[in-house]
Amino acid sequence: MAATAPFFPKTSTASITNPPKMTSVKKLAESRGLASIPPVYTFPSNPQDEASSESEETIPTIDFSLLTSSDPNQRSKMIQELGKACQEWGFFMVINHGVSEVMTKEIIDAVKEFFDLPEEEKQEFQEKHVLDPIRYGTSFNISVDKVLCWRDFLKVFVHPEFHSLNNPPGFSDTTLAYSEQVLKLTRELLRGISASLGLEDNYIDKALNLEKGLQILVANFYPPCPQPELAMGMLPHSDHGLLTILIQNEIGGLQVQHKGRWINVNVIPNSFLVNTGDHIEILSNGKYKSILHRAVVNNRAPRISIAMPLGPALNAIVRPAPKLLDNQNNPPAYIAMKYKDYLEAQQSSILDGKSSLDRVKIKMV
Ligand SMILES: O=C(O)CCC(=O)C(=O)O
Ligand SMILES: [Fe+2]
Repeated sequence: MAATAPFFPKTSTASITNPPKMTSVKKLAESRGLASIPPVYTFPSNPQDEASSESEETIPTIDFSLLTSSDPNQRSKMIQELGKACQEWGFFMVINHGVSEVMTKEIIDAVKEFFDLPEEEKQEFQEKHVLDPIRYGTSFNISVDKVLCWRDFLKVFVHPEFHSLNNPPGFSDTTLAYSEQVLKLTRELLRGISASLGLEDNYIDKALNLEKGLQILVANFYPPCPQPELAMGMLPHSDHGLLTILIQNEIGGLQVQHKGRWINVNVIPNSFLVNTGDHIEILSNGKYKSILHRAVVNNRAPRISIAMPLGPALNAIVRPAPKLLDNQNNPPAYIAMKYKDYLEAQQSSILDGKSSLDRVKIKMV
């Protein structure tokens, strides 16, 4: 059987040299008397059509206190459940994670204060390259988006080097405290995932050099939208990293795809939502898939979500774990690639399902 490595295109520099000017959706939504959305935010077919409001299937829950329990039986039971959640869903809720409710509330408030700053103050971080450590913008990538998403964002690289903003006051301290706790939690979950794959507990941590892993604060702001049925907060996509940890204010809007259907996520209070990213799919050679998810908008209240993906170190080369491969029955299904190159290409492209991952898949001929 021969395998061909697909071509992974070089990033265009258009977004660096000549970025289009942005208008935040927050500003647009606050303009007086906005009764309908401009055509550039209107999707050709009703984007929310297929959502199923309730599912007879329940999203898995992982009890973090049991995963880290000193009782080996409890830990191995949770590792099994974690593996099952990764294989069947790619999405789960984490309870008893030890991060205080006060801290999650503080970070959501800090992010809200950032988006509430006057536009002139936020502009400093606008129109940046996708690998700049602090980036404020709207939609996903306005250099390439054909229809804009009803979403503003702030992305800050918080690890391995901690970057932050001086304004609003307290933003930096709150972000540092939260991201350190989430980093610990994510690395622990990845130990469990390594074990569930039959690898050493610290395999992922070591192979991908998570000591220098890239952790990003992705803050999303979705203002109320006068025609939510025509707009989209975030298009269906999978995340680039290994795992993403997500929290939100009291407003829902996240949907995940499960067995080909969109499922509204109803959050257990004080839990973290976790999804597997493209690099877990690559590392596990497709045993665990990255999950498609999207965000819908509403006409009632602003929604804030904070996603914190953790990926490999930027210069780490990711490939399927050799121990999981077998030339006859399980040959490598993805090419080896430097995380930085993957990230740059994914962030510079249109958000389109799992198209970035498809480009590193080996086509069997
Ligand atoms: O707002 C949400 O719930 C989803 C955010 C998300 O998928 C992302 O930031 O990658
Ligand atoms: Fe996402």
